[in-house]
Amino acid sequence: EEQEEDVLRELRLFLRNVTERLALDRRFKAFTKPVDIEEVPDYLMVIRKPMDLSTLLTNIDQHKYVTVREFMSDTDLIWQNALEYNPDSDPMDRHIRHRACALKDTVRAIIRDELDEDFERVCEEIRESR
Ligand SMILES: COC(=O)N1C[C@@H]2C[C@@H]3O[C@]2(Cc2nccnc23)C1
Repeated sequence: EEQEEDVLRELRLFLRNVTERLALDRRFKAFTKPVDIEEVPDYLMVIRKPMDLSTLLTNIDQHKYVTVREFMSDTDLIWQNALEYNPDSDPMDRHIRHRACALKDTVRAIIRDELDEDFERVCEEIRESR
């Protein structure tokens, strides 16, 4: 009903704010857009579910996320994909893995500090009711 749409509107505002803050962080530049398949032709053979910050914003606007848990499944894809595709000891791989781990830690810290558990519980109830 209307109150549920108010809750989901507030969820989208929160998720957009988090995503935009991540996209402004220079450490996360490599995660802001999809990996360029013309530059990296084997990427989709290795990574089955690509994800990036611009796609998160599109998903938010298309009402893909009804809970923060669903949003975090996609933010987890971003850093997990980077660890998987860039496993080597060379400096570039180490660089992007360090940034992937920073992205993981930053998202978890924001959610821990800024998401009210009662709000997420209401979102989960809406998800289960649909
Ligand atoms: C999230 O970003 C990534 O996982 N990657 C992996 C790719 C390999 C390397 O860095 C990326 C883009 C790129 N383009 C041209 C040549 N080499 C590269 C970004």
